[in-house]
Order: sequence, then C-alpha cells, then structure tokens
Amino acid sequence: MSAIIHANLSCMKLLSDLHDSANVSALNKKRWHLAFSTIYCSRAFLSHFKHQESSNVISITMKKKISPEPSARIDIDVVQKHPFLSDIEQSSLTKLLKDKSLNQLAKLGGVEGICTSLKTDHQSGINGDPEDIGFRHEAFGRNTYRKPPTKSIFHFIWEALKDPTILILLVCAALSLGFGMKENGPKEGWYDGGSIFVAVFLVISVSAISNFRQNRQFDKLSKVSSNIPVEVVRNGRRQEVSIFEIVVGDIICLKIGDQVPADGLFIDGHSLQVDESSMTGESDHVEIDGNKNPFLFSGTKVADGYAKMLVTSVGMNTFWGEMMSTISSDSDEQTPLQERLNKLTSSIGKIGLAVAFLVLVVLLVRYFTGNTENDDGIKEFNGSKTKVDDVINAVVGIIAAAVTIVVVAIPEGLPLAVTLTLAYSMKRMMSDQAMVRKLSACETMGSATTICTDKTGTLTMNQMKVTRFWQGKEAMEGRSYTLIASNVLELFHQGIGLNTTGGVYKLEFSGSPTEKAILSWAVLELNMDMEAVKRDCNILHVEAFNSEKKRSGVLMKKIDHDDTYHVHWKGAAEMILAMCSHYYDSDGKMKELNDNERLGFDQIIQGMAASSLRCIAFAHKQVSEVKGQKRIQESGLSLLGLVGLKDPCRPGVKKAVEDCQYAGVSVKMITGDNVFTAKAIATECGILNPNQEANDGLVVEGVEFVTTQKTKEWRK
Ligand SMILES: Nc1ncnc2c1ncn2[C@@H]1O[C@H](COP(=O)(O)OP(=O)(O)OP(=O)(O)O)[C@@H](O)[C@H]1O
Ligand SMILES: [Ca+2]
Repeated sequence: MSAIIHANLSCMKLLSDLHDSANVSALNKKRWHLAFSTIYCSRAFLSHFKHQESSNVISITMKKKISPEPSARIDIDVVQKHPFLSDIEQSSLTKLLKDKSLNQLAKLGGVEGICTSLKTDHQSGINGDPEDIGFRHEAFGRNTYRKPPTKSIFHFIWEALKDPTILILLVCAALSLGFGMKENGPKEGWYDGGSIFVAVFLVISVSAISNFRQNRQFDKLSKVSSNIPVEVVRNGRRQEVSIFEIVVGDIICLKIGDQVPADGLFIDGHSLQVDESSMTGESDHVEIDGNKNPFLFSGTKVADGYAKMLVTSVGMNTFWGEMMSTISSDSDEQTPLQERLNKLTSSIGKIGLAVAFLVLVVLLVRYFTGNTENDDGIKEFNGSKTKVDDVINAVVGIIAAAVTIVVVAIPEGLPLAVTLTLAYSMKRMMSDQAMVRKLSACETMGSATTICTDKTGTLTMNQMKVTRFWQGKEAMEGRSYTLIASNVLELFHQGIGLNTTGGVYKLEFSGSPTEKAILSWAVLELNMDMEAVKRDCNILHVEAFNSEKKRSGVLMKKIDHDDTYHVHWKGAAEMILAMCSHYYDSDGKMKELNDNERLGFDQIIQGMAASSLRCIAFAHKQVSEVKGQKRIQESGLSLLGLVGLKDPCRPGVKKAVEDCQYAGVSVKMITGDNVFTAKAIATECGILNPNQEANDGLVVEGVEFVTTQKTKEWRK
C-alpha cells in the first residue's frame, strides 16, 4: 500500500510543480484544479484497483496533453483485460490461427487447454448469462466487421457530374447562354442556355437522389442478409443465436452447408471438409480434423461432414475481418440494360457531335465564301466590306445552331429513365416480400422463362413430422414402443440416438428438419433416452450424411459388453433397402428378404411416397471383426423399419405456381428426394398436372440437373 501512496504523492507533486510554473489567470486556474483533481482521483482509484488485481494490465493513455488553454479537456482511456479471462491473450490466439501452428497449440495446452483458459466446457459451452457475455465482449470484442462509411449524397452528385454527356451539355449550356445573351441581350438571351442548365440540374439531382436512396436500401438489406442464425451450445443447451452474438469461447455446431461464423478450432466431429475458396481461391476442399489441421476460418463453408468448433477470435480479430478491412467493396455496378443504354447514349452523342461539327464547318464555309444571302437578297459576307460586328454576329449564330444540334441529339434522360424504372420495380418487389440484392435482378427476373425451384423449404414448410411408421411389414400407430419387440426397440434407440447430427435438450430438438423429426418421434413415441444411449455406447466410426450419398452410418460398440460391434445405417428408404438381405418382423425375429418380400417393401415405400411422404429406412448389422476397417459395412444388413415424414406444402405455393404459369414462366422442381415423393408434392403444388402422365422434365433430380444436356440448355 505504501508504494501506491508514494506513486500518488509523486504524481501530485509533479502536477503541483506544473501548476506553480504556469502563470495562469483565475479562470484557467480553476480549470487546472479540476483537471488536477480528475487525474488524481482516477489515478488513486486505478492504483487501488491494480493492487487488488495485480495480474491485470492497466494502462492509461491521455489523449490530449494537459494544457492551460481554456478548451482543455482530458480524456482518459482505460484499456483493461477482464480478470475473468486473464489467462489468455487475444493476440496469441490470433497468431495461433494465422500461423496454423500445431506447436503453438500444444504450448497452449491443446484445444482442451484453450477451452480451460477461455472458461468454456467443450461439452456444454459457456454459461451464456448476460454478465459472462459482457465480459467476453470486453475482453475479445464483438463479432461484427467494420464497414466502409456509407457514401454521402455529394458522392453521388459528383458521380453524376463526371458523366461525359453531362459535361458536354454543361459546356453547351455555357456557350448557349453566352451567345444567346450576346445576340438577344441579357434580358431575353438567357432562355436557351438557362433551360439547358435547368435540365442538366434536374438530371443530376434526380439520378443522384435515386442512387443515394438505392445505396442506403442495399446497405440495410445487406445488414439483414448477413444476419444469419448459428447453432451454439450454451449451458448445455443447443440453441440458435444470431451470428453477431457469437463470442470468443462459444462452442458452435457446424454441419454441411453452414458458413463458419468466426475463427476457431475443431473440437470433435466427423469427415469435416471445408471450402476455403473464399479466402485462398483454391477450389479443393480442405480436410479438418483434431490432429493435423484443427484450424477453422471465418467466411469459409462446410462442404461435408459435421463438427463442433471452439471460437477463438471474432469480428475484426479474425482473418476474414483483417482481409475485409483492406478491401473496399464498390457496388456501383450497372445492369446489362443500363450498360447497353449507356453505350447507345454515348454513340448517339458522338454522332450528334460529328453532325454538329459538320454543320458548323459547312455553314462557316458557305458564309465566308459568300454563298449566303440575307432576307433582302444581299450577300451576307462581302470580304473586307462587311463590318466586324456583323461577322461576329453571324459566326455566333452558326455556332449556336451547332450547339443546338448537340443538345437535341444527346438523349441524356434515357439511362436515367431506366434507373428510375428499375428502382421502382425493386420497390414493388420488396413490397411483395422479395429480397432484391442487386438491381440487375429486377431486369433478369423480367426476362426469365423458367424457374427452377428447390423442394424442401421453398415449396414446402420445412417442418417435417413422422406420420407413418412400418416395423417389418406392419404399420404401427401412436406410441408404438409398447408394441415393438424389445431387441428391435433397443436397436432403434441406438440407430437413431447415435447415428444423428441433431441433438436433444429436454424436449427441444435441434438439427436439420429431417433429423429433428426423427429425433422427436424417437423420444416421444419410441421412448428413447438419448443421454442414456450415448452413455452406454462408444462410437468408433462415422460416415456423415450428405445429399449425394443420401444416408449416414455409424459403427459402434456397447461399453462393458462383449466383442460385438454394431453397424447402423439410416437414409433414403430405397437405398437402404437395397443394402439389406434380412429384415426384422413385428415379433422381433430376423427373416430373410426374398424377392417377394423385397417387392412388398418397395410397394410400402411407393405407397408412402405417393402420399408425398419422405421415406427414411433404418438398418442394422452385427459384426464381430472391425480390425483396420476404414469403411462401414454396407451389405448384408437387416432392415429395422421405415418411417414416412410429412412436410406440408406452404400455403400460397399453388397460387404462385399458377401465376407463374399464367405469365408464361414454366416452373420446374429440382430435388434429391425420392422421385415418387417429389412427384406427389409437385402435383400438390400444381407443378404437375395430375391428369397428365408424362413428366416433361418438370421434376428433375439434382444429379440429372447438373449433368444432362437439356438442363444445360435451360441454364444458358
Ligand atoms: N439426416 C438424414 N439422414 C439420413 N438420410 C437423410 C437425411 N436427410 C435426408 N435424408 C435422405 O437423403 C435424401 C436427400 O436429402 P436432402 O436433404 O439432400 O434432399 P434435397 O436434395 O435437399 O431435397 P429437396 O429437394 O427436398 O430439398 C432424402 O430424400 C432422404 O431420403
Ligand atoms: Ca436531349
């Protein structure tokens, strides 16, 4: 404590010395006292604080020098590291990711060590109360990026002024004004030039205001569109939060198709591949795993697999943030129509200029060679006999005529009319709840002849629910767990609880809509306890789901059990069925799957598909040896059961499809789902006509869409 007092006393002495030496007026003296006491008090306070938390770094910077000027104002910035998170520095985390250094990671205690320093549990995440989040904001910042300042109206006025047509017109206006006043006197001579000035003024102000407003609107939109939901685990609960609310220490669940929302480290997961092309330009996917490459970067995209990551930097501390701050984005692009019209305008302008020049030359030549006569039939130009004043008047008249041609020829209002029309149609589209991110979209939409739409989530609500369940060849209803043989029920629990990317927290389900539907069905109707299943079993190998494979599998072993391993597959029913050689009947007995039975199951699947259900099948196999196997066995499985998931059509889709068709735009569905399910939904939405058998390529499988010639033609 004595050290502190000493420090304060010396500070006081320094200031009073200064005080004495300054020869100041009474008013300034007063200010000095104020400044002095402010500094003294804050110093005393801070040193006290320092004493208590000796590990914290406290620095004081005085922005303004203390000066006896009347306007003296003292700002004190306190940059302070929160005691709660004092074990680790942001700079070392940033450096770790920047260098992708495994050594450095090991020095920091690996991912586990960093979790501990960041006061995060790698299973249940941060505790997530407002105070905790506040500390993290204070210590590591927020997940927002510094944006270039929005352009002011003057920027747009300047842009409009730089247009060559406008410049030509301004010159013309000035000439016209000068000549007009010379010819007809200042009182009446300004009409022509003045009106050109007014026209130019109108064009500039209208286009500047319209561009300014559009720019502001796009800014607003980009704020909305960059606000994407991210799945985080906080306090053991998986939940969705906005990307801007992510803090350092958060545990984030990533799945295929997600954007990585901040920089961080891989904790656990399977077959995670990331598309880093937005950062490196490399189109190859980068494999991420715990040992060789656990580094994940903001702005990249998950191409395959799933994982949990620990956030280590957010916002401007990320690699992406650093990159963005050096690039200034310019969105002053023009739509194709605007570009073409601008070209047209400038060629017309050029022709106008050429013609005007020609007229000027011809008229001048005619005048000076004495080929022109005035109203009385007398030669206008008569060599040296003509008065200088008359010559000047005649030449001015000729130039004014040429200028008039230029002014008339330039269609300066044409591009402006297009801009205004596009802005207007954008406004109309927005009021119809269509988000327009680029002005050119309005134009493109106007000339579209085919709309290719996704099925799930676009035509349907993306809220799936299991509505049918077949075990063996029997349709089950309601809370069916009492009716299923216990051995089969256990296999169901394992197959669903382990072979999933979703999660259950109390009665909240997370994951993709398909996963959520299956999990909620298993918990509510099959009485599954996910925690218990996870506790009792070890997952040895995972094959993650992706839209190409249409299935996911796990290899697992029960803890404290014999040497038997279990393979579980789940996926598109027809594909899983093809992998099966046996099935469990409703009594829980395993039976062989002969051709007849297979046909029976095919019919069940088609029946469900015809009533627009997504069909998912579960299959299992017990294996004894798994030595050195890289892949999970895919044949000789036993079918456990089939479920049908209902995803209702969005209300209003049918009307929208009809409107499109009425307007001559054909609507096609691109899907990865079972063809029969897709057709049933297409019929429900009015894309397919129930009476017309031929498909006409209105429902297309994703793979086919990418590969076939016909679809290439549409995409042209
Ligand atoms: N989580 C999952 N686990 C296993 N199989 C799944 C899962 N989700 C979907 N499937 C199966 O994979 C198929 C393709 O699923 P995906 O989600 O890629 O469909 P999609 O191509 O997006 O279809 P849509 O046209 O409906 O949008 C589905 O028909 C379904 O049978
Ligand atoms: Ca004109």
